Amino acid sequence: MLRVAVPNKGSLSEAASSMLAEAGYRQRREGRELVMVDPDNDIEFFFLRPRDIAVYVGHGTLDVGITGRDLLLDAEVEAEELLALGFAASTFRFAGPVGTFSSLADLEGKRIATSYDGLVRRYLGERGIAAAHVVRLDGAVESSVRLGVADAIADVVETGNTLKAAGMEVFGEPLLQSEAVLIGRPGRSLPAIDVLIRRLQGVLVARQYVLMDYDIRKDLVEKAAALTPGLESPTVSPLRDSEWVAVRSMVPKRETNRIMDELYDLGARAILVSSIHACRI
Ligand SMILES: Nc1ncnc2c1ncn2[C@@H]1O[C@H](COP(=O)(O)OP(=O)(O)OP(=O)(O)O)[C@@H](O)[C@H]1O
Ligand SMILES: O=P(O)(O)OC[C@H]1O[C@H](OP(=O)(O)OP(=O)(O)O)[C@H](O)[C@@H]1O
Ligand SMILES: [Mg+2]
Repeated sequence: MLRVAVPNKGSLSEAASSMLAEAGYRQRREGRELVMVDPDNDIEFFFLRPRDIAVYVGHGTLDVGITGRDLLLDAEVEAEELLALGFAASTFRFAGPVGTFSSLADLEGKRIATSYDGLVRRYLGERGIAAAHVVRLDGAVESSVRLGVADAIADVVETGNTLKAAGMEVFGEPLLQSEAVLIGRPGRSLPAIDVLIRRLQGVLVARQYVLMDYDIRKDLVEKAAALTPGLESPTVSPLRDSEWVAVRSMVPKRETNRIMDELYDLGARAILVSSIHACRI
């Protein structure tokens, strides 16, 4: 039975469970269970803190898990990213009181509060900032400067609202771009892991693409196909009117309206868009 770790609380929890449910796996309902068996898929789900998930997977106790890329890197364990899952996107950044810091070098000799001390120490070490002092806190690190335990912070930034409310601003380059990821042990391959990855990839594609159908005059089909190249090649079917053909193609969801406008201008008609419920690419 494949053993899979799923976030039990926090920013990743709901989105991770709904992605697994969309991929056809059974997920807990009221959110209290610690373990849940999905007998149809021969999988056991363990609901754990996202920070601990890298530890369990790195240890080999659990086969794969969903966590944040930032948490994986912070944990410094023997686990690697198998698939980026496209939700819980954030950046990880240094920040300080408005007007006090402008570059990484300004951190020399300063105290930096963070919940991600492994990640921050390594980042500073690799860039030769040797005299900074990392203060490990559990959360709400934005308050640490005002309360006098640090001079700057390193934290997850999503909208930037928390920083703004604390009178802080980011400086330097982002340490990393994070999102939810599926992680596993390096070199460990199991057929059930491949199935899980394919199913999750199917959900990603179904979320990111739509199906577009349209009719176009035969002589314009090459130009139209250039606008809708699809993943491999668009399907072109004959119509009863031999001057026209029907085209079907997958199109990135966020470009739907731009492509429809351009197709219409080209002469395409009866442009229909439908969502993809599930797929295997
Ligand atoms: N606005 C956000 N705040 C915190 N974490 C976020 C946010 N957006 C995405 N994430 C990601 O969620 C993961 C952190 O989840 P975790 O459950 O540990 O913390 P949390 O959502 O802050 O919950 P808690 O309330 O327990 O601190 C990280 O990978 C982080 O990048
Ligand atoms: O850029 P924003 O959209 O404001 O989001 C980022 C903030 O959200 C998280 O805090 P959380 O609410 O999880 O509290 P915590 O710091 O105690 O974990 C994170 O640690 C930042 O503080
Ligand atoms: Mg938090």
